[in-house]
Amino acid sequence: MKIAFLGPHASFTQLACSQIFPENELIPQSSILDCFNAVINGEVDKAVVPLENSIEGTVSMTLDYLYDFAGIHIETEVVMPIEHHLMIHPENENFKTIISHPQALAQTFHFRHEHFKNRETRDFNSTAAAAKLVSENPQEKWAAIANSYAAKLYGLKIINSNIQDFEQNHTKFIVISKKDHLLLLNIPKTSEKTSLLITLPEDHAGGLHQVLSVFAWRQMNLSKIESRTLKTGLGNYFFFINISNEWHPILSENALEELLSIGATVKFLGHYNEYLLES
Ligand SMILES: O=C(O)C(=O)C[C@]1(C(=O)O)C=C[C@@H](O)C=C1
Repeated sequence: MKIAFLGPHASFTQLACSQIFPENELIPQSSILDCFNAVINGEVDKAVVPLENSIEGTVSMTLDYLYDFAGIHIETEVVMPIEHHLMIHPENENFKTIISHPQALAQTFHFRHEHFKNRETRDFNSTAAAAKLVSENPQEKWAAIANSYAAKLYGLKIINSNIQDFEQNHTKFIVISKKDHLLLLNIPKTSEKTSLLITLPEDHAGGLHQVLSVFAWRQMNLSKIESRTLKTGLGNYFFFINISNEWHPILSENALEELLSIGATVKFLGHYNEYLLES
């Protein structure tokens, strides 16, 4: 089986991916979009992408592509602790620019503001891609924010450790594929959930209330609801909803039917387990 992940090697996504799929062929991609495309085009069987961080919130690109790509399902979700370090090329200790993935830069904002306020920052495709870039360009005055495995793999020197702004820093990653398949890992699950993407019926007072009541009176427990712009004009949104109950086929089928009958559109992303991984 071939598994795509947001690479290159030593990205956080790879650390999660290699714990989920220790025996499979892991194929690095340079963006989250490439991970989705690799699944849709059949180049790989599944892909692992980040979905949400406990400090910075949702990875918007992943949410957008879950909506945009027809036929994508979530097979499982894993949560992994995230520790960021500031690293430089050992032969060039001066740095003017800090490079990393936007999520990592955001998760370390207060650290950077306190210690390196005047250094400019540059967004890059992943933390590991930033570390690789610094390692390949010793002549540049660059530092990267990435994990300790990236520092080791790309020969960089860590100058500040554990620079995330909050001690508790976790990122959720999902396994996506074209199959509505439940992927079970060999460790105890932490929870079970169902994910849906919903657009409301035509704009009218109480539209969202009507949709939420479909779940409320069936005692389906919503653990997350997030709105995201549809990009068709200001004020137009889709909703990402997680239901935390166990899966009751009849109750759930009825709920989906009722949502359709009130004019909502519903995309079922999957019913799956959540697991906690090591860092
Ligand atoms: O840049 C990486 O190493 C990634 O795997 C991406 C990513 C993310 O998009 O959230 C994953 C975990 C951390 O939250 C920071 C960056």
